[in-house]
Amino acid sequence: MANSYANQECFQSNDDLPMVLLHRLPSFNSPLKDILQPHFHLLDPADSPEPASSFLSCHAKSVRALICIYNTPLSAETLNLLPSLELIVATTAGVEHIDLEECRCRGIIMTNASTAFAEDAADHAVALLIDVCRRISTADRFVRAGLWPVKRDCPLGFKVGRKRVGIVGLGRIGLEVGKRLEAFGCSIAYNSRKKKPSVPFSYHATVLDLAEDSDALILCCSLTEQTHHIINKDVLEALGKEGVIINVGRGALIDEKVLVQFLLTGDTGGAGLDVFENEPDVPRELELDNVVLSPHRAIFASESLEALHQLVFTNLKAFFSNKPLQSVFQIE
Ligand SMILES: O=CC(=O)O
Repeated sequence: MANSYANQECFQSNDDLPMVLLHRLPSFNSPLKDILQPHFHLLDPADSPEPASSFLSCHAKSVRALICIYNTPLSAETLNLLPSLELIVATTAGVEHIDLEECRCRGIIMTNASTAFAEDAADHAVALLIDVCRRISTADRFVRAGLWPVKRDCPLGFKVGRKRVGIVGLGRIGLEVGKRLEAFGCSIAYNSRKKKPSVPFSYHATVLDLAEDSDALILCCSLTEQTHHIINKDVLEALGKEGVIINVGRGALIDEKVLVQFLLTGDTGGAGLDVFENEPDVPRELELDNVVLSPHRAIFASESLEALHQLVFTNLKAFFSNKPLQSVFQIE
């Protein structure tokens, strides 16, 4: 197998199928491989006995398209081994594991999975908000512990309807969150890099302004140098003692140590967290009644994985037939 890719001629594969490189950590198996195999000539360095870098430098010079499986880091160094690369198909919504600057400089196009995951991630964000406000998980623990017959005062929650909700990052996921919470009678505002002309929600140029005007903040943005710890002491102070933070973006959007302090001292009203700074480690101090924790699951539903596979397939087919791609990620 290794020898069959030892020089450029080998890329004229017998099957005449378009060649696609799978970029994955050996531990990341994906059903995509079986799904794509009949349609593309897949190169998978993780299946080769050679180290990935020597596999790539020997075999991957003419690869035009790559699928990045989950959050396998894709560095400039690896990209440099792929001089013909034109397309990266990311199988995640967040793409902070990919060297975007290198992609931008080289004009590499990227597609991501937001289209496939947006509705489920938004459902999860809204579910976390409702759970935190109405104390659903707390009530569940109360009943399971047999406390109902003996102790009638299960902690009271707060209304969700008519809350002022601030969405940080109004991409596909953020928009879906906004649509859902409008139906609850919430007033929706947002912060994103730019004001979106066709959106009915009010825009705030900074997260601090948004926090001052919100009862709950829902984080749906990508993690970048600019958004790292975008939720800090000042923002939490502006959100106030009853303010709620929901995060379905990335853990490092929040300064987690500061959030823990604010929750412990009652300076933040509650939090619903699907992502953490050092996953899968979750600070034990977050195990509070006004905090709901979930293990980076917001995007996952069986239907969304099927939608992801369809999206990857459609994007690759479109690329090799020079047709417009779905879900292009704008690298800025
Ligand atoms: O968090 C998951 C993703 O970015 O796809």
